[in-house]
Amino acid sequence: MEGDDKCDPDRPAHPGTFLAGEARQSDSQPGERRIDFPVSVVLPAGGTGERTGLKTPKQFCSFLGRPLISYTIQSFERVSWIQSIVVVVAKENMDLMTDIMQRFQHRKVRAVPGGSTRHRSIYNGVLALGEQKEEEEGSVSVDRPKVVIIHDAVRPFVEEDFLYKIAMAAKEQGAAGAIRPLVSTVIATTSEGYLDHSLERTKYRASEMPQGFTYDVISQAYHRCTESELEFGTECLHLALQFCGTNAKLIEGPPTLWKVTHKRDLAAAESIVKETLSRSACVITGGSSCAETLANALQKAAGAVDMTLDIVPDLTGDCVTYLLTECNFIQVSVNRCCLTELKTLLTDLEEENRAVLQPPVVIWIHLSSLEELSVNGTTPGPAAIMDVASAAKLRNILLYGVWLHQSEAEPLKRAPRSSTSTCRLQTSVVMLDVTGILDAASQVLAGVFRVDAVSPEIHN
Ligand SMILES: Nc1ccn([C@@H]2O[C@H](COP(=O)(O)OP(=O)(O)OP(=O)(O)O)[C@@H](O)[C@H]2O)c(=O)n1
Ligand SMILES: O=P(O)(O)OC[C@@H](O)[C@@H](O)[C@@H](O)CO
Repeated sequence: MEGDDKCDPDRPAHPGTFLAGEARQSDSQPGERRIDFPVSVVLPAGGTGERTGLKTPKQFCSFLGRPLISYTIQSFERVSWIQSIVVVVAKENMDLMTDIMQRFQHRKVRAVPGGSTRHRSIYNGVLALGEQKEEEEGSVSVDRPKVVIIHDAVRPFVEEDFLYKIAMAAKEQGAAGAIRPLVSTVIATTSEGYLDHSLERTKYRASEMPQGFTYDVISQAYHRCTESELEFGTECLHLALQFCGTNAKLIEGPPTLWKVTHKRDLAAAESIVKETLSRSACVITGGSSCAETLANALQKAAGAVDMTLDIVPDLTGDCVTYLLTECNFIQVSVNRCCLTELKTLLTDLEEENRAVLQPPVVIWIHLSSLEELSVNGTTPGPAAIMDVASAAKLRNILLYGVWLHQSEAEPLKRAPRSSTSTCRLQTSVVMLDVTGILDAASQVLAGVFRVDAVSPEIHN
Protein backbone atom coordinates (compact mmCIF):
# COMPACT_ATOMS: atom_id res chain seq x y z
CA MET A 1 0.00 0.00 0.00
CA GLU A 2 1.46 3.36 -1.00
CA GLY A 3 2.71 5.37 1.89
CA ASP A 4 4.33 2.53 3.82
CA ASP A 5 7.74 3.91 2.96
CA LYS A 6 6.50 7.17 4.47
CA CYS A 7 5.77 5.33 7.68
CA ASP A 8 9.11 3.64 8.19
CA PRO A 9 10.15 4.38 11.79
CA ASP A 10 13.75 3.56 10.87
CA ARG A 11 13.88 6.11 8.11
CA PRO A 12 15.94 9.04 9.43
CA ALA A 13 13.87 12.19 9.63
CA HIS A 14 15.48 15.07 7.72
CA PRO A 15 15.33 18.50 9.27
CA GLY A 16 12.78 19.69 6.77
CA THR A 17 12.48 23.30 5.72
CA PHE A 18 10.11 26.08 6.46
CA LEU A 19 8.19 26.91 3.35
CA ALA A 20 7.81 30.64 3.28
CA GLY A 21 4.38 31.34 1.89
CA GLU A 22 3.78 28.96 -0.94
CA ALA A 23 3.95 25.19 -0.93
CA ARG A 24 6.82 24.02 -3.16
CA GLN A 25 4.30 22.11 -5.25
CA SER A 26 2.84 23.78 -8.29
CA ASP A 27 1.37 27.02 -7.09
CA SER A 28 -2.34 26.53 -7.40
CA GLN A 29 -4.33 29.23 -9.05
CA PRO A 30 -8.07 29.51 -8.32
CA GLY A 31 -9.96 27.37 -10.76
CA GLU A 32 -6.83 25.35 -11.56
CA ARG A 33 -7.12 23.06 -8.53
CA ARG A 34 -6.94 19.46 -9.58
CA ILE A 35 -7.33 16.97 -6.75
CA ASP A 36 -7.46 13.48 -8.23
CA PHE A 37 -7.44 11.57 -4.95
CA PRO A 38 -10.05 11.21 -2.18
CA VAL A 39 -9.74 13.71 0.68
CA SER A 40 -11.70 13.56 3.92
CA VAL A 41 -11.75 15.86 6.93
CA VAL A 42 -11.74 15.26 10.69
CA LEU A 43 -13.02 18.17 12.78
CA PRO A 44 -12.24 17.60 16.48
CA ALA A 45 -15.08 19.27 18.40
CA GLY A 46 -15.19 17.19 21.56
CA GLY A 47 -13.84 19.77 24.00
CA THR A 48 -15.55 21.77 26.73
CA GLY A 49 -14.01 25.17 26.02
CA GLU A 50 -13.05 25.83 29.64
CA ARG A 51 -10.87 28.82 28.76
CA THR A 52 -13.88 30.76 27.50
CA GLY A 53 -15.41 30.62 30.97
CA LEU A 54 -18.75 29.81 29.36
CA LYS A 55 -21.04 26.88 30.15
CA THR A 56 -21.66 26.19 26.46
CA PRO A 57 -18.66 24.64 24.72
CA LYS A 58 -17.31 27.32 22.37
CA GLN A 59 -17.90 25.24 19.23
CA PHE A 60 -21.64 25.39 19.98
CA CYS A 61 -21.75 29.09 20.83
CA SER A 62 -23.89 30.85 18.25
CA PHE A 63 -23.74 34.18 16.52
CA LEU A 64 -26.14 35.44 13.90
CA GLY A 65 -28.27 32.44 14.73
CA ARG A 66 -25.65 29.88 13.80
CA PRO A 67 -23.26 27.84 15.97
CA LEU A 68 -19.52 28.37 15.45
CA ILE A 69 -19.05 24.75 14.34
CA SER A 70 -21.58 25.26 11.55
CA TYR A 71 -19.48 28.06 10.08
CA THR A 72 -16.44 25.74 10.09
CA ILE A 73 -18.36 22.87 8.50
CA GLN A 74 -19.70 25.25 5.85
CA SER A 75 -16.15 26.30 4.97
CA PHE A 76 -15.30 22.68 4.18
CA GLU A 77 -18.62 21.79 2.53
CA ARG A 78 -17.98 24.47 -0.07
CA VAL A 79 -14.83 22.65 -1.19
CA SER A 80 -15.92 20.36 -4.02
CA TRP A 81 -12.96 17.97 -3.80
CA ILE A 82 -13.60 17.06 -0.16
CA GLN A 83 -15.54 13.79 -0.16
CA SER A 84 -16.57 13.52 3.49
CA ILE A 85 -16.37 15.28 6.84
CA VAL A 86 -16.32 13.63 10.28
CA VAL A 87 -17.16 15.84 13.25
CA VAL A 88 -15.97 14.40 16.54
CA VAL A 89 -18.12 15.54 19.48
CA ALA A 90 -18.54 14.53 23.11
CA LYS A 91 -21.10 11.78 23.58
CA GLU A 92 -23.42 14.16 25.43
CA ASN A 93 -23.43 16.51 22.43
CA MET A 94 -24.20 13.95 19.72
CA ASP A 95 -27.91 14.84 19.60
CA LEU A 96 -27.11 18.56 19.51
CA MET A 97 -24.68 18.00 16.65
CA THR A 98 -27.24 15.94 14.73
CA ASP A 99 -29.76 18.76 15.16
CA ILE A 100 -27.26 21.33 13.88
CA MET A 101 -26.47 19.20 10.83
CA GLN A 102 -30.18 18.93 10.02
CA ARG A 103 -31.06 22.55 10.74
CA PHE A 104 -28.29 23.98 8.60
CA GLN A 105 -28.56 21.29 5.96
CA HIS A 106 -24.98 20.15 6.33
CA ARG A 107 -24.26 17.41 3.78
CA LYS A 108 -21.20 15.12 3.57
CA VAL A 109 -21.01 15.30 7.38
CA ARG A 110 -21.36 12.66 10.06
CA ALA A 111 -20.78 12.89 13.81
CA VAL A 112 -18.82 10.37 15.87
CA PRO A 113 -18.18 10.34 19.65
CA GLY A 114 -15.02 12.04 20.93
CA GLY A 115 -12.58 11.09 23.64
CA SER A 116 -11.26 12.56 26.88
CA THR A 117 -8.45 14.38 25.08
CA ARG A 118 -8.06 16.08 21.71
CA HIS A 119 -5.77 13.31 20.43
CA ARG A 120 -8.25 10.64 21.44
CA SER A 121 -11.01 12.54 19.66
CA ILE A 122 -8.95 12.92 16.51
CA TYR A 123 -8.03 9.22 16.64
CA ASN A 124 -11.75 8.33 16.84
CA GLY A 125 -12.34 10.49 13.79
CA VAL A 126 -9.52 8.83 11.83
CA LEU A 127 -10.80 5.37 12.76
CA ALA A 128 -14.30 6.36 11.60
CA LEU A 129 -12.90 7.21 8.16
CA GLY A 130 -11.53 3.70 7.85
CA GLU A 131 -14.64 1.91 9.06
CA GLN A 132 -16.66 -0.23 6.77
CA LYS A 133 -20.04 1.28 5.92
CA GLU A 134 -23.20 -0.68 5.43
CA GLU A 135 -24.71 0.39 2.11
CA GLU A 136 -28.45 0.35 1.51
CA GLU A 137 -28.34 -2.81 -0.59
CA GLY A 138 -26.53 -4.57 2.24
CA SER A 139 -23.09 -4.38 0.68
CA VAL A 140 -20.14 -3.03 2.64
CA SER A 141 -17.99 -0.21 1.44
CA VAL A 142 -15.05 1.71 2.81
CA ASP A 143 -14.55 5.24 1.48
CA ARG A 144 -11.09 5.37 2.98
CA PRO A 145 -9.46 8.62 1.83
CA LYS A 146 -5.96 9.00 0.45
CA VAL A 147 -5.48 12.18 2.48
CA VAL A 148 -7.00 13.19 5.82
CA ILE A 149 -7.21 16.87 6.70
CA ILE A 150 -7.42 17.48 10.45
CA HIS A 151 -8.74 20.88 11.51
CA ASP A 152 -9.91 22.18 14.88
CA ALA A 153 -13.65 22.81 14.66
CA VAL A 154 -13.09 26.14 16.44
CA ARG A 155 -11.04 27.57 13.58
CA PRO A 156 -13.91 28.74 11.36
CA PHE A 157 -11.96 30.78 8.82
CA VAL A 158 -10.23 28.37 6.48
CA GLU A 159 -9.77 29.01 2.76
CA GLU A 160 -9.91 26.49 -0.07
CA ASP A 161 -6.62 27.64 -1.57
CA PHE A 162 -4.75 26.83 1.60
CA LEU A 163 -6.57 23.52 2.06
CA TYR A 164 -5.44 22.63 -1.45
CA LYS A 165 -1.80 23.34 -0.59
CA ILE A 166 -2.00 21.25 2.58
CA ALA A 167 -3.73 18.35 0.80
CA MET A 168 -1.20 18.31 -2.05
CA ALA A 169 1.78 18.54 0.30
CA ALA A 170 0.34 15.80 2.52
CA LYS A 171 -0.11 13.49 -0.47
CA GLU A 172 3.47 14.06 -1.60
CA GLN A 173 5.20 14.10 1.79
CA GLY A 174 2.93 12.03 3.97
CA ALA A 175 2.25 14.95 6.31
CA ALA A 176 1.85 18.73 6.08
CA GLY A 177 0.96 21.43 8.55
CA ALA A 178 0.04 25.09 8.76
CA ILE A 179 2.42 27.39 10.58
CA ARG A 180 2.35 31.04 11.59
CA PRO A 181 5.07 33.37 12.85
CA LEU A 182 5.31 33.59 16.62
CA VAL A 183 3.82 36.73 18.12
CA SER A 184 5.54 36.36 21.50
CA THR A 185 9.01 35.05 22.30
CA VAL A 186 9.11 31.52 23.75
CA ILE A 187 11.00 31.21 27.03
CA ALA A 188 11.90 28.32 29.34
CA THR A 189 11.44 28.78 33.09
CA THR A 190 13.22 27.26 36.09
CA SER A 191 11.26 25.18 38.60
CA GLU A 192 11.36 28.23 40.90
CA GLY A 193 9.58 30.30 38.24
CA TYR A 194 12.55 32.28 36.94
CA LEU A 195 13.80 32.67 33.41
CA ASP A 196 16.00 29.78 32.39
CA HIS A 197 16.51 30.79 28.73
CA SER A 198 14.64 32.21 25.76
CA LEU A 199 14.38 30.72 22.30
CA GLU A 200 15.48 32.60 19.20
CA ARG A 201 12.09 33.52 17.80
CA THR A 202 13.14 33.48 14.14
CA LYS A 203 13.90 29.77 14.37
CA TYR A 204 10.46 28.80 15.59
CA ARG A 205 6.88 28.93 14.32
CA ALA A 206 3.45 28.40 15.83
CA SER A 207 1.85 25.15 14.70
CA GLU A 208 -1.69 25.82 13.52
CA MET A 209 -4.42 24.00 11.60
CA PRO A 210 -5.32 22.65 9.05
CA GLN A 211 -2.91 19.74 8.94
CA GLY A 212 -2.90 16.99 6.36
CA PHE A 213 -1.71 13.40 6.37
CA THR A 214 -1.96 10.39 4.16
CA TYR A 215 -4.45 8.04 5.76
CA ASP A 216 -1.72 5.43 6.23
CA VAL A 217 0.58 7.81 8.10
CA ILE A 218 -1.95 9.28 10.52
CA SER A 219 -3.74 5.98 11.20
CA GLN A 220 -0.48 4.17 11.91
CA ALA A 221 0.90 7.07 13.95
CA TYR A 222 -2.12 6.91 16.24
CA HIS A 223 -2.04 3.13 16.27
CA ARG A 224 1.60 3.17 17.41
CA CYS A 225 1.63 6.15 19.75
CA THR A 226 1.81 5.82 23.53
CA GLU A 227 -0.92 6.34 26.10
CA SER A 228 1.05 9.30 27.41
CA GLU A 229 0.98 10.95 23.97
CA LEU A 230 -2.76 10.35 23.67
CA GLU A 231 -3.27 11.81 27.15
CA PHE A 232 -0.94 14.81 27.12
CA GLY A 233 0.16 15.44 23.52
CA THR A 234 -1.10 18.36 21.42
CA GLU A 235 0.70 17.91 18.10
CA CYS A 236 -0.32 15.49 15.35
CA LEU A 237 2.77 16.40 13.27
CA HIS A 238 4.92 15.15 16.11
CA LEU A 239 3.11 11.78 16.10
CA ALA A 240 3.80 11.38 12.37
CA LEU A 241 7.49 12.09 12.92
CA GLN A 242 7.90 10.12 16.13
CA PHE A 243 5.95 7.01 15.19
CA CYS A 244 6.15 6.99 11.41
CA GLY A 245 9.39 8.80 10.68
CA THR A 246 7.42 11.18 8.48
CA ASN A 247 8.66 14.73 8.56
CA ALA A 248 5.79 17.10 7.78
CA LYS A 249 6.09 19.79 5.12
CA LEU A 250 5.38 23.11 6.85
CA ILE A 251 3.41 25.76 4.98
CA GLU A 252 2.89 29.27 6.28
CA GLY A 253 -0.81 29.99 6.36
CA PRO A 254 -2.86 33.20 6.38
CA PRO A 255 -3.57 34.97 9.70
CA THR A 256 -7.19 33.82 9.49
CA LEU A 257 -6.24 30.35 10.77
CA TRP A 258 -6.43 31.43 14.43
CA LYS A 259 -8.26 29.28 16.95
CA VAL A 260 -11.21 30.46 19.05
CA THR A 261 -9.90 29.84 22.57
CA HIS A 262 -11.05 32.64 24.89
CA LYS A 263 -14.37 34.46 25.14
CA ARG A 264 -13.03 37.50 23.30
CA ASP A 265 -12.24 35.24 20.32
CA LEU A 266 -15.95 34.54 19.92
CA ALA A 267 -16.64 38.28 19.61
CA ALA A 268 -13.81 38.56 17.08
CA ALA A 269 -15.21 35.66 15.06
CA GLU A 270 -18.68 37.23 15.04
CA SER A 271 -17.39 40.57 13.76
CA ILE A 272 -15.45 38.84 10.98
CA VAL A 273 -18.54 36.86 9.91
CA LYS A 274 -20.65 40.04 9.92
CA GLU A 275 -18.08 41.83 7.83
CA THR A 276 -17.99 38.94 5.36
CA LEU A 277 -21.76 38.50 5.22
CA SER A 278 -22.40 42.17 4.63
CA ARG A 279 -20.77 41.72 1.25
CA SER A 280 -22.93 38.83 0.22
CA ALA A 281 -26.14 38.63 -1.77
CA CYS A 282 -28.40 35.79 -2.68
CA VAL A 283 -29.82 35.92 -6.18
CA ILE A 284 -32.86 33.74 -6.81
CA THR A 285 -34.14 33.81 -10.33
CA GLY A 286 -36.17 30.60 -10.25
CA GLY A 287 -33.96 29.01 -12.81
CA SER A 288 -33.84 31.94 -15.19
CA SER A 289 -30.61 32.08 -17.14
CA CYS A 290 -29.98 35.68 -16.08
CA ALA A 291 -28.51 34.86 -12.67
CA GLU A 292 -24.95 34.90 -13.99
CA THR A 293 -25.62 38.09 -15.96
CA LEU A 294 -26.95 39.76 -12.84
CA ALA A 295 -24.02 38.51 -10.78
CA ASN A 296 -21.58 39.98 -13.29
CA ALA A 297 -23.50 43.25 -13.44
CA LEU A 298 -23.55 43.44 -9.65
CA GLN A 299 -19.86 42.69 -9.33
CA LYS A 300 -19.19 45.59 -11.69
CA ALA A 301 -21.59 47.91 -9.86
CA ALA A 302 -20.91 46.95 -6.23
CA GLY A 303 -17.43 45.54 -6.24
CA ALA A 304 -16.46 42.29 -4.56
CA VAL A 305 -19.71 40.67 -3.53
CA ASP A 306 -20.05 37.01 -2.68
CA MET A 307 -22.95 35.88 -4.82
CA THR A 308 -24.99 32.80 -4.03
CA LEU A 309 -26.95 31.97 -7.14
CA ASP A 310 -30.25 30.18 -7.30
CA ILE A 311 -29.62 27.87 -4.39
CA VAL A 312 -33.27 27.71 -3.48
CA PRO A 313 -35.68 28.17 -6.38
CA ASP A 314 -38.76 27.91 -4.20
CA LEU A 315 -38.92 29.80 -0.98
CA THR A 316 -40.54 28.45 2.13
CA GLY A 317 -39.93 29.42 5.73
CA ASP A 318 -37.12 26.99 6.48
CA CYS A 319 -35.40 27.94 3.23
CA VAL A 320 -35.49 31.58 4.26
CA THR A 321 -33.75 30.57 7.50
CA TYR A 322 -31.17 28.71 5.48
CA LEU A 323 -30.66 31.63 3.14
CA LEU A 324 -30.30 34.10 5.99
CA THR A 325 -27.39 32.08 7.32
CA GLU A 326 -25.82 31.95 3.88
CA CYS A 327 -25.88 35.62 3.07
CA ASN A 328 -27.65 38.88 3.51
CA PHE A 329 -31.07 38.22 2.20
CA ILE A 330 -31.36 40.01 -1.09
CA GLN A 331 -33.69 38.15 -3.37
CA VAL A 332 -33.86 38.97 -7.01
CA SER A 333 -36.71 37.08 -8.60
CA VAL A 334 -37.16 37.08 -12.29
CA ASN A 335 -40.54 36.48 -13.87
CA ARG A 336 -41.90 35.11 -10.65
CA CYS A 337 -44.57 37.39 -9.38
CA CYS A 338 -47.25 35.84 -7.31
CA LEU A 339 -48.47 38.32 -4.73
CA THR A 340 -49.23 35.56 -2.23
CA GLU A 341 -45.72 34.13 -2.55
CA LEU A 342 -44.29 37.62 -2.19
CA LYS A 343 -46.29 38.35 0.95
CA THR A 344 -45.30 34.96 2.43
CA LEU A 345 -41.66 35.72 1.78
CA LEU A 346 -41.91 39.13 3.41
CA THR A 347 -43.65 37.64 6.45
CA ASP A 348 -40.98 34.96 6.79
CA LEU A 349 -38.25 37.57 6.49
CA GLU A 350 -39.88 39.70 9.14
CA GLU A 351 -40.31 36.74 11.49
CA GLU A 352 -36.72 35.61 10.97
CA ASN A 353 -35.47 39.17 11.40
CA ARG A 354 -31.86 38.03 11.32
CA ALA A 355 -30.45 39.36 8.11
CA VAL A 356 -27.13 40.94 8.92
CA LEU A 357 -27.51 43.59 6.28
CA GLN A 358 -30.53 45.45 7.58
CA PRO A 359 -32.98 45.89 6.03
CA PRO A 360 -33.38 42.82 3.82
CA VAL A 361 -33.90 43.74 0.19
CA VAL A 362 -36.23 41.97 -2.23
CA ILE A 363 -36.24 42.86 -5.90
CA TRP A 364 -38.81 41.46 -8.30
CA ILE A 365 -37.74 41.72 -11.89
CA HIS A 366 -40.44 41.23 -14.47
CA LEU A 367 -39.07 40.47 -17.85
CA SER A 368 -42.57 40.38 -19.23
CA SER A 369 -43.82 43.79 -20.28
CA LEU A 370 -46.47 45.66 -18.40
CA GLU A 371 -48.84 45.07 -21.24
CA GLU A 372 -48.39 41.32 -20.86
CA LEU A 373 -48.72 41.66 -17.09
CA SER A 374 -52.06 43.38 -17.36
CA VAL A 375 -53.27 40.92 -19.99
CA ASN A 376 -52.51 37.77 -18.03
CA GLY A 377 -54.21 39.28 -14.98
CA THR A 378 -52.48 36.97 -12.52
CA THR A 379 -49.42 39.11 -12.07
CA PRO A 380 -49.91 42.21 -9.92
CA GLY A 381 -49.02 45.50 -11.52
CA PRO A 382 -46.89 48.27 -10.02
CA ALA A 383 -49.70 49.71 -7.91
CA ALA A 384 -50.28 46.42 -6.09
CA ILE A 385 -46.55 45.93 -5.53
CA MET A 386 -46.29 49.53 -4.32
CA ASP A 387 -48.91 48.84 -1.67
CA VAL A 388 -47.02 45.74 -0.53
CA ALA A 389 -43.73 47.67 -0.59
CA SER A 390 -45.09 50.49 1.51
CA ALA A 391 -46.37 48.03 4.11
CA ALA A 392 -43.07 46.11 4.01
CA LYS A 393 -41.03 49.24 4.62
CA LEU A 394 -42.85 49.73 7.90
CA ARG A 395 -41.49 46.29 8.80
CA ASN A 396 -37.98 47.30 7.78
CA ILE A 397 -37.94 45.33 4.54
CA LEU A 398 -37.29 47.02 1.20
CA LEU A 399 -39.16 45.82 -1.85
CA TYR A 400 -38.36 46.91 -5.37
CA GLY A 401 -40.02 46.03 -8.61
CA VAL A 402 -38.37 46.52 -11.96
CA TRP A 403 -40.37 45.91 -15.10
CA LEU A 404 -39.55 45.45 -18.75
CA HIS A 405 -41.44 48.31 -20.30
CA GLN A 406 -41.50 48.22 -24.07
CA SER A 407 -42.02 51.70 -25.26
CA GLU A 408 -40.35 52.91 -28.40
CA ALA A 409 -41.25 56.47 -27.46
CA GLU A 410 -38.77 56.68 -24.65
CA PRO A 411 -35.02 56.16 -24.95
CA LEU A 412 -33.30 53.75 -22.64
CA LYS A 413 -32.41 55.57 -19.43
CA ARG A 414 -29.74 53.98 -17.31
CA ALA A 415 -30.46 54.12 -13.63
CA PRO A 416 -28.25 56.81 -12.10
CA ARG A 417 -25.37 55.96 -9.81
CA SER A 418 -26.81 55.66 -6.34
CA SER A 419 -26.39 58.75 -4.22
CA THR A 420 -25.01 58.70 -0.74
CA SER A 421 -28.34 59.13 1.00
CA THR A 422 -30.77 57.02 -0.99
CA CYS A 423 -30.68 54.67 -3.92
CA ARG A 424 -33.27 55.62 -6.52
CA LEU A 425 -34.13 54.35 -9.92
CA GLN A 426 -35.87 56.85 -12.11
CA THR A 427 -39.60 56.49 -11.96
CA SER A 428 -39.86 56.01 -15.68
CA VAL A 429 -36.95 53.72 -16.12
CA VAL A 430 -37.36 52.23 -19.53
CA MET A 431 -35.86 48.83 -20.13
CA LEU A 432 -35.64 47.54 -23.63
CA ASP A 433 -33.60 44.46 -22.87
CA VAL A 434 -32.73 41.99 -20.10
CA THR A 435 -29.25 43.43 -19.67
CA GLY A 436 -30.73 46.86 -19.02
CA ILE A 437 -33.07 45.35 -16.42
CA LEU A 438 -30.23 43.50 -14.75
CA ASP A 439 -28.06 46.57 -14.83
CA ALA A 440 -30.77 48.52 -13.04
CA ALA A 441 -31.28 45.72 -10.49
CA SER A 442 -27.55 45.47 -9.89
CA GLN A 443 -27.41 49.21 -9.24
CA VAL A 444 -30.19 48.80 -6.70
CA LEU A 445 -28.19 46.04 -5.04
CA ALA A 446 -25.02 48.10 -5.28
CA GLY A 447 -26.88 50.96 -3.72
CA VAL A 448 -27.89 48.71 -0.85
CA PHE A 449 -24.30 47.80 -0.30
CA ARG A 450 -23.18 51.37 -0.55
CA VAL A 451 -25.77 53.24 1.46
CA ASP A 452 -27.33 52.66 4.85
CA ALA A 453 -30.79 53.90 4.13
CA VAL A 454 -32.42 52.79 0.93
CA SER A 455 -35.86 54.04 0.11
CA PRO A 456 -38.09 51.48 -1.60
CA GLU A 457 -39.31 52.68 -4.93
CA ILE A 458 -41.41 50.87 -7.43
CA HIS A 459 -40.32 51.62 -10.93
CA ASN A 460 -41.89 50.74 -14.18
N1 LIG B 1 -11.30 16.00 24.32
C1 LIG B 1 -11.23 16.92 23.33
C2 LIG B 1 -10.66 18.21 23.57
C3 LIG B 1 -10.65 19.15 22.53
N2 LIG B 1 -11.17 18.80 21.34
C4 LIG B 1 -11.24 19.78 20.26
O1 LIG B 1 -9.95 20.20 19.85
C5 LIG B 1 -10.05 21.54 19.33
C6 LIG B 1 -8.92 22.43 19.88
O2 LIG B 1 -8.86 22.24 21.27
P1 LIG B 1 -9.06 23.45 22.33
O3 LIG B 1 -9.02 24.77 21.66
O4 LIG B 1 -8.15 23.22 23.46
O5 LIG B 1 -10.56 23.21 22.80
P2 LIG B 1 -11.04 22.84 24.28
O6 LIG B 1 -10.29 21.68 24.81
O7 LIG B 1 -12.54 22.71 24.20
O8 LIG B 1 -10.67 24.18 25.07
P3 LIG B 1 -10.20 24.25 26.61
O9 LIG B 1 -8.80 23.70 26.62
O10 LIG B 1 -10.25 25.73 26.88
O11 LIG B 1 -11.16 23.46 27.41
C7 LIG B 1 -11.42 22.06 19.70
O12 LIG B 1 -12.22 22.12 18.54
C8 LIG B 1 -11.94 21.04 20.70
O13 LIG B 1 -13.36 20.91 20.65
C9 LIG B 1 -11.71 17.52 21.09
O14 LIG B 1 -12.16 17.23 19.99
N3 LIG B 1 -11.73 16.61 22.10
O1 LIG C 1 -3.68 22.99 22.55
P1 LIG C 1 -5.12 23.26 22.36
O2 LIG C 1 -5.96 22.05 22.70
O3 LIG C 1 -5.62 24.55 22.96
O4 LIG C 1 -5.32 23.49 20.79
C1 LIG C 1 -4.78 22.61 19.90
C2 LIG C 1 -3.55 23.25 19.26
O5 LIG C 1 -2.48 22.99 20.05
C3 LIG C 1 -3.33 22.64 17.90
O6 LIG C 1 -4.47 22.91 17.18
C4 LIG C 1 -2.17 23.28 17.15
O7 LIG C 1 -1.10 23.59 17.96
C5 LIG C 1 -1.72 22.36 16.02
O8 LIG C 1 -1.39 21.11 16.51
